[in-house]
Amino acid sequence: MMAQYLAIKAAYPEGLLFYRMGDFYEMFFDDAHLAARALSIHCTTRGTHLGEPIPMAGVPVHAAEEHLARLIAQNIRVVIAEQTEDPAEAKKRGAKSVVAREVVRVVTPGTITEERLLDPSRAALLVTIAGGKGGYGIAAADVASGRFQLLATSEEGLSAELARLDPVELIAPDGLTLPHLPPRVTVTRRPPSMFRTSEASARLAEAFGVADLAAFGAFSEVEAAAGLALVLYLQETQIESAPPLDPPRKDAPGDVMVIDAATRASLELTRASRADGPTLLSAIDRTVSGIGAQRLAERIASPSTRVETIAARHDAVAVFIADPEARAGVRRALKGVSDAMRAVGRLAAGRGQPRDALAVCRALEAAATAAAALPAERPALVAAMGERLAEAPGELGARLAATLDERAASANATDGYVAEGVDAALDEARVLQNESRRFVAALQADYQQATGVRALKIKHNAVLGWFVEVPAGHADTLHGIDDFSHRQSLASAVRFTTDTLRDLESRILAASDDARSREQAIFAALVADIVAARPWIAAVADKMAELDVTAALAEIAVAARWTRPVVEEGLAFEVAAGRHPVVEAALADASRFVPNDCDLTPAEGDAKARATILTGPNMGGKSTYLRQNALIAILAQAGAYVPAARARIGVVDRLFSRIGASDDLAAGRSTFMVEMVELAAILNQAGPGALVILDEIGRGTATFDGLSIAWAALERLNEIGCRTLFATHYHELTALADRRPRIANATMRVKEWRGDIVFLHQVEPGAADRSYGVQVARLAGLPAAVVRRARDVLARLEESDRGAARAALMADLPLFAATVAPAEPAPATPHCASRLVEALDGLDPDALSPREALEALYELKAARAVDQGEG
Ligand SMILES: Nc1ncnc2c1ncn2[C@@H]1O[C@H](COP(=O)(O)OP(=O)(O)OP(=O)(O)O)[C@@H](O)[C@H]1O
Repeated sequence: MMAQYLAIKAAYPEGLLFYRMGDFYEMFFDDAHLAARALSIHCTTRGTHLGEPIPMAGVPVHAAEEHLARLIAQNIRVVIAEQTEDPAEAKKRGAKSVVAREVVRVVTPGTITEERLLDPSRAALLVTIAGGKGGYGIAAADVASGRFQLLATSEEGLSAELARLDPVELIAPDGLTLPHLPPRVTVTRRPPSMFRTSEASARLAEAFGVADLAAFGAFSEVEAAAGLALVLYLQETQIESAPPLDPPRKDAPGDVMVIDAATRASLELTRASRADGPTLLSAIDRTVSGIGAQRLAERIASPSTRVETIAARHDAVAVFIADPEARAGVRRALKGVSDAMRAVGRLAAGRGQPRDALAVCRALEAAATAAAALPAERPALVAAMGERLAEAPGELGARLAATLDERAASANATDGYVAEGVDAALDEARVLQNESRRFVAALQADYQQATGVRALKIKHNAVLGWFVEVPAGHADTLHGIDDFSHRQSLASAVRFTTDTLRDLESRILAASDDARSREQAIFAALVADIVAARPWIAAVADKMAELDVTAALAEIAVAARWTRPVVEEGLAFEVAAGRHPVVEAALADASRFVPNDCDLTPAEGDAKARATILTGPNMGGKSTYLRQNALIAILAQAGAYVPAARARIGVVDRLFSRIGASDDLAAGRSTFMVEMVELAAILNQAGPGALVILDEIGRGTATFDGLSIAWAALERLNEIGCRTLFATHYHELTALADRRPRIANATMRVKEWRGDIVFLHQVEPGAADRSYGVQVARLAGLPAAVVRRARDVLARLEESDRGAARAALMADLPLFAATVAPAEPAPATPHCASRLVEALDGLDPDALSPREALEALYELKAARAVDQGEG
């Protein structure tokens, strides 16, 4: 057996091997230790290997799912080896022969299909990447439900796409450098040969049974390669029983707002920075089903950039706001509806249970109920939902409802799940089962009478089957009767059997075997029908998800007093009395939130949008204001209403937001370095259609360095002409507003009252002259002596401040555009710098520590300065 175990382990070295032994999955050697730690189970030993005891741990098969869930949560993949023959068969080959076993499945985070292991309100995407520097292909599949999409992206877009998809498992070629990913993503490496582009398209077409992949859309080579790699990985891990995938769908990149990873993180769109913190999604989610919640998460993660799509979604929300009865009816119908496509996936993969078929049935019924509850007024999207949903429950739904009994709802139902009246032979077998049971009762009474033993009972257990039991004291009476033959003596009772009982037993067994196999045949036929109807069920489920989201957005719009935004082409950005949806929801009394306006729309006759520099005290509400405007843009383009009295927004094609800075020491980058890398990305990528939100850029270094960087960055953004909000504590920056027509100053109002400050959270035109940092520090509970001392120091500094002189100097700076042409020409090859570059070329970048790299960079800068005669 150990030889077999080791052979399987050698074939599947990655992951924990669940080796089936009877009613247990057992783990040996290192796996046993790993399992014991990961599952808090006991590790013992069993037998010896090369003279050493073999460590062993085990989990019962019936509790396997629960253990799988815990292992998957710890990013541990599990290889499942099952017994593939009856142990009796193996015995026939000889007393010592080993039962045949085979790996039937490898369970990984991106390939699970079990209801209990999946979060109902999140897609669990498996993502593969192919290609390289020239461009990447990405394939993404929600394996449980079979949704499958392909897309292409550039090298710089890779990180943003991965952040948008937010996969649970990523398959990448060995050696490919990946962007920074959150630790919750499991990264699996495979040899580059699995991602080859040659013939990928033809092989992928073959996997989907078409002659040409073009049947599903126009895909590039790298997209096909990523798609094929995903299919191959599924084959590798799911062996024979891979759940079906939809044909690949092209995800058009131009249709969604580009939001990079850092922006998503700083705005906490769908993931909070604190484990239990609120997100935009959690604050606004009023969906009533898992599929609706998944769809809303997608909408928030990928806001549209198509004006017509957005308007159609707003139209749909509008009718549900206007018709509260329809809204309530639809929500009642969809409440708690199961994820039909995941159920279909399990059924198709041969892992389904009667409850999955029942889930499909209930979902189809819910679709029909929802269709009936739709409002009378139907704009295009609602009409499309209505048409599709009205096809449900359809012939399939009716058949499922007529065939399945309520008992199918229980987990692991093995019998009794087919309703009465469906199949005559099944009903007959059940009658026989029932009659036989009644017959047992009658026989017991007969035997009691014939023997005179009132305590005589007819009982059943798994070992003996049916038997007659009498208290030990009465055993002799029965020994005397011919018909009763002895089976077993216990301390207090003696057990017998009779010919009549044996005969009865075989009839009961035959009847229940018969009933069970009839039920299985009926279930198999249902499964085949469901799988055949998969595309139709997918279309119905899609509309249900859409409907749930639409009604939910109407619900939150009413509850939180949101209004319909106007989303149009162009660069407008006009928000009247905007609010922050998450901060407002967190306030005990939502009316305490102070609404604020924002206007970045280009001035009359100007082609470029405007920027606002926001100054004001700490805790004044600057970050809240910046974020709320970004969130309003996201909500509007996701098709939602917005927390504002009015909003008019020209489509935002890219959103950048940097709020504060965090370090990434693990990747060898200090706080300031991270901030600068991110600022570089913004300045290089932002175009006129972008919305840029910058909060305290440059604060992580010496004041003058930070101020200079902030100044230059703001000038650059103003040249690009993108809509910009810039919060800062560098009051000198406000001088820019006087010199640039497209820059305005705004400040957060505060009142000073007996040496304390009162935050009014109100944005008003103008610039703040101070930050009230010391007052805020006092409010935070800094020791009084330290506060007093800080006041002294501040007073001294302010006395000697040459702030006014500095501002005058800065006002004298030549304009940015005049000093630096937008496309900066490369400096003439500097002699000294080029020598240094040559020297750097000889270094192995992989062996370089981040510190050494930074030092080398500074050397390079210095050398260039020498070349340019500056040093
Ligand atoms: N418009 C508002 N109405 C009511 N409360 C607000 C509003 N804006 C902000 N607040 C409250 O003030 C707190 C501080 O706001 P915020 O973090 O935006 O200040 P800040 O000016 O960015 O501070 P710092 O400069 O210290 O980073 C928030 O947590 C929130 O509770």
